[in-house]
Amino acid sequence: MKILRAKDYDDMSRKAANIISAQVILKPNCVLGLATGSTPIGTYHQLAKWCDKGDCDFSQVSTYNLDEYRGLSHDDPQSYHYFMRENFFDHINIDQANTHVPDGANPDAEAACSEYDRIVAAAGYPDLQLLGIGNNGHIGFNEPDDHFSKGTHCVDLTESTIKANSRLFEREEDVPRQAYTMGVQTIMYARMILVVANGAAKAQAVHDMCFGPVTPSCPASILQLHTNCVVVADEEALALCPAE
Ligand SMILES: O=P(O)(O)OC[C@H]1O[C@](O)(CO)[C@@H](O)[C@@H]1O
Repeated sequence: MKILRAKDYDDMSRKAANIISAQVILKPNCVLGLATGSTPIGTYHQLAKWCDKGDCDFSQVSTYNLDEYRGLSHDDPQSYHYFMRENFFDHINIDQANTHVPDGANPDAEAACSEYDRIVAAAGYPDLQLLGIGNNGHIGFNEPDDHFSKGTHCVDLTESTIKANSRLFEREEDVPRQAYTMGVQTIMYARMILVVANGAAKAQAVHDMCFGPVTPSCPASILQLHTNCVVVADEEALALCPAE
């Protein structure tokens, strides 16, 4: 695991965008695994700026998002479909047909999840997977558990995740209680993993991800076993980690 220390959120976002941009330059038809949440928004905006200037070309790129709330339509402003269009896809020269997010609008969880596994596998898995990390160490929506998950599946969100994500909803009751998420095994198939984290609320999770025991009670800790994982985090998120 390589840890890159960023001064602040903007620095973290630029460093992460540089790494993604290098991937796209080196392999113009690469497969990117993408994440939602507040953390990667600055990274997406930076990439969109470079794309606008002609410095980063997404025309041959395809993307696969990690997760989606179950029960929200693709046009629901709280859905991750909407989030991705709003924060990234509508601002870059990607072919929208090449963007993929689990189908939370499909109430048949088994069908929605197995179809998503099928298309991610058919794409050959991401060359680079971007990840945020939850305050409780979740990746995608893989919550702390007694085992590591495999493929895409339906999860019950924990109270802590519902609370953390309620900031984006009018009322806490509005936060969907379930989501479809890529499994930990699928995430580990990515050839490179890039984790972004900022803020003091992430400090414990970032410490446990990088230095704690590898355990499903902190799903992100499995990333210690990945051969090409880079963590870009700001000073606050790294506050509990050893200096070097
Ligand atoms: O970046 P945020 O908003 O702190 O979210 C962290 C993680 O939580 C999720 O939004 C899910 O709760 C993930 O998609 C994300 O990686």
